[in-house]
Amino acid sequence: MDTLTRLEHTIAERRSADPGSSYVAQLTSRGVPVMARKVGEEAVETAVAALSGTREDLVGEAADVIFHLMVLLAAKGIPLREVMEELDRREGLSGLEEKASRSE
Ligand SMILES: N=c1c2ncn([C@@H]3O[C@H](COP(=O)(O)OP(=O)(O)OP(=O)(O)O)[C@@H](O)[C@H]3O)c2ncn1[C@@H]1O[C@H](COP(=O)(O)O)[C@@H](O)[C@H]1O
Repeated sequence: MDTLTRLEHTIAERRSADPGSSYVAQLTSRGVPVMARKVGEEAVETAVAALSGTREDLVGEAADVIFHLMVLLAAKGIPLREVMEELDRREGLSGLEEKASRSE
């Protein structure tokens, strides 16, 4: 099982845990608006790290944004698979665009 799939399973399990001992449960109890705000904050921190932080800062912030995005997707009932399928679809589209431009 890959890292993101494992994390998705952990998040699904921890959503119903005690908010006193689980950050995922705490976010779940605070609701989608807080999760959405966290995704926004972590995305901004990722951008700042890319512009003026160290490589280590950027890796840490990128992990934070992915984690908080996955908590938000879980709360909205969207499986990671659906996002991957959208990325796969775009990969297919970009292949078609490349092929079209090569044949011009
Ligand atoms: N990947 C993470 C992860 N990344 C960051 N964090 C927590 O996210 C919080 C973010 O800190 P911030 O400084 O941004 O937020 P804050 O200001 O402390 O709090 P807010 O009021 O803004 O929420 C910290 O408490 C981190 O511990 C995470 N907490 C959990 N996970 C994963 O989720 C799993 C389940 O965690 P629990 O639900 O805690 O069991 C863990 O095993 C990990 O794999």
